Amino acid sequence: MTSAQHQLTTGQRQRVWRDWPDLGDLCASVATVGVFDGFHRGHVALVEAALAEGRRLGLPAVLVTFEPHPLTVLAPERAPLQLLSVEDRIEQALALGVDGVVVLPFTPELAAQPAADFVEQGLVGRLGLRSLVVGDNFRCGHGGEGDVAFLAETGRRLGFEVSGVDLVRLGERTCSSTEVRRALAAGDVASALDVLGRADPRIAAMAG
Ligand SMILES: Cc1cc2nc3c(=O)[nH]c(=O)nc-3n(C[C@H](O)[C@H](O)[C@H](O)COP(=O)(O)O)c2cc1C
Ligand SMILES: Nc1ncnc2c1ncn2[C@@H]1O[C@H](COP(=O)(O)OP(=O)(O)OP(=O)(O)O)[C@@H](O)[C@H]1O
Repeated sequence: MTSAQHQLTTGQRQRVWRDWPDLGDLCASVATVGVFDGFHRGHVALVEAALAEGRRLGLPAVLVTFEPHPLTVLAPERAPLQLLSVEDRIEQALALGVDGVVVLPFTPELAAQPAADFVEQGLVGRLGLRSLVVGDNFRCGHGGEGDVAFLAETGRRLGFEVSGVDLVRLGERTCSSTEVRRALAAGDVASALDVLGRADPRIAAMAG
């Protein structure tokens, strides 16, 4: 289903911002943050948790993502195989029912921003953050200083809740974009699609 079709079927207006929303666009929200490459089972569960939190609080649920992948800026030699384009990631998020997607250009300036500023100026200042839903391994901010404990402390100071969601596992494996890439590189399409949780022919075609 395309995002336009999704809007027609839900009758709701979903928005996509290509940078922080303007002041006043969003007064209050629930947010989830990350790259979401592949939109694997763990990502889907996380977005569903954010949607449930949005319903609980009666607030829009917004997915914040980055383009390009942070590593292409921070360590280009370690930049990973991209499983989904940003347009496909937006499409997946809208199809799951998020109210908005914020695509932040990942620049050296953003990479240098301390976690406290990213949260205070961005998430709180521009999104009116009331509740943040991330995986329990999430980190943001310069040097990755903004882990779940840091975010929870910041939330107590600035007035938002933080949920560090248990990571979805598949047997011994934790679902991750890295795990999908590892299976593809090993030529194990079935395993890659298992972690992904859906049959995506374009990703299957990336197998080595
Ligand atoms: C403001 C900001 C600054 C960041 N600075 C760094 C950094 O200096 N080094 C780093 O490895 N990652 C940095 N990151 C990337 C994060 O560690 C992380 O990859 C990103 O928030 C996406 O989350 P995810 O990898 O869980 O999807 C930064 C992220 C943000 C939002
Ligand atoms: N298995 C999982 N279950 C639930 N949430 C997850 C899972 N894996 C990642 N997340 C969360 O999804 C968001 C996006 O994470 P990210 O894009 O870094 O995923 P990833 O699969 O861990 O990627 P990579 O393997 O490239 O580091 C973050 O909030 C992260 O904590």
